[in-house]
Amino acid sequence: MIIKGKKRLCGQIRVPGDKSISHRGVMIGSIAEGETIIENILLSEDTIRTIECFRQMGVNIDIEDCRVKIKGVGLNGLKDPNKVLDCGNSGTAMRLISGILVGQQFPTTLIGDDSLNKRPMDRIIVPLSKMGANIKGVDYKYPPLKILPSKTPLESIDYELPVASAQVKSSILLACLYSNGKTRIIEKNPTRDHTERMLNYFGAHIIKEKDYIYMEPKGKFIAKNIYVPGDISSAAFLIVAATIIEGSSVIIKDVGLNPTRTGIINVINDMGGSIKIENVRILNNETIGDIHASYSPLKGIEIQEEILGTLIDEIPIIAVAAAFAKGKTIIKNAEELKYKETNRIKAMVNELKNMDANIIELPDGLIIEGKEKLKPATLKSYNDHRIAMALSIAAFNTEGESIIDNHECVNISYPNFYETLFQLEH
Ligand SMILES: O=C(O)C1=C[C@@H](OP(=O)(O)O)[C@@H](O)[C@H](O)C1
Ligand SMILES: C=C(OP(=O)(O)O)C(=O)O
Repeated sequence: MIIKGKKRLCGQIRVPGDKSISHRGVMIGSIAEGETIIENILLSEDTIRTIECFRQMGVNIDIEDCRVKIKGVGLNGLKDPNKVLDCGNSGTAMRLISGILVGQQFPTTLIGDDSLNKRPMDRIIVPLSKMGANIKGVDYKYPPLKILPSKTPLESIDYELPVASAQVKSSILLACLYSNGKTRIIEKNPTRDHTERMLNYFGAHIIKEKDYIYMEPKGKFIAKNIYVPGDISSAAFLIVAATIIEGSSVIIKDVGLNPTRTGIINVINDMGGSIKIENVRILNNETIGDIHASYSPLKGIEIQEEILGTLIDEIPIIAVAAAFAKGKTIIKNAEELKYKETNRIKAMVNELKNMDANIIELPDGLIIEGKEKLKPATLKSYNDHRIAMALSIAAFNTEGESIIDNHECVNISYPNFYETLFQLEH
């Protein structure tokens, strides 16, 4: 992909449906009783993997544009897929589906691509095994995962999350549907709570009190319709682009504003960015609204550990904002970035350095001293969608032509990213 800087971005757009909510809608709709219609679902490489996994287990899922109709089979209605389930590049698919599979009476194997095969699965193997599940990975840690039927029901657990991870929390909550009692999860720093919200919306009873999440199993779920808000993690690229490119002003309609996801808005505001939120309302237990971001000079800040879980996927694009801000931005305690589709700390350091940014790699984060200008360059995406999009925005704010390799990886979460970006150019 050739990116030619530097034009202002103006206009009103939508971003595709939220990836986390789309995955969960398919999973929970599949094990509910009755028909779930999901509107504005994200149809990207990751979410299509989840749809295909449930189709293979006998769930009838019809896709028409961005609307899917799921004939839920109930908690115990999934069928033996008789072949491996392929999660592709998606950590969310593998970790959350495992939570459902440990409660089934048939064996399954979950596989992934080269990137997913390097991502740690012991973080779900440990708690699910404590619940009595029979789940094994390569070297106790990596995909493929082999799951065998275990004694039913599973045991409820009391578990403190060793890492801030919504995927681990969600995997345990989904397994809890197949357990015998009240599970308590201790979560010290908040992470996205879409699973809790959606399970409650479908009739479960999950309570959050301070750092504790309590859940009891539920006999059955009744299907519900869902409208998926726009993905704030996709909107983040355009928010930062509008903020750093002089003369820009972009309105993004109907974006998910769940408070466990809005860390990016707080950070850009704290950096001095101009972001207005309008038209806020609640839809199927999730907050949704419009975001208006305009050009405003930014200053560096220190990002606190407590909020990292609310912006974990936005750190690559925050690094880009910081590279153009006045002063120093410090991000620490973000080791989790090493276990995503690629090591996102290293990837951003290497490529922003290539553009002449002042950036230092820490074992668990980054220090960036902003500059007025960066230079165009030939950049590596590491086949990671968030890195490709973050670097594309950095390149957009330079004078000249940059090249991003393997830009097609944006199809993992935001298939029409480049069309939208070019549509906003003025
Ligand atoms: O639960 C989810 O939908 C997600 C949780 C996060 O992962 P972790 O739970 O590994 O932090 C995030 O990085 C990922 O893009 C989506
Ligand atoms: C880390 C991500 O997704 P996943 O963990 O589902 O692969 C992401 O979308 O940035």
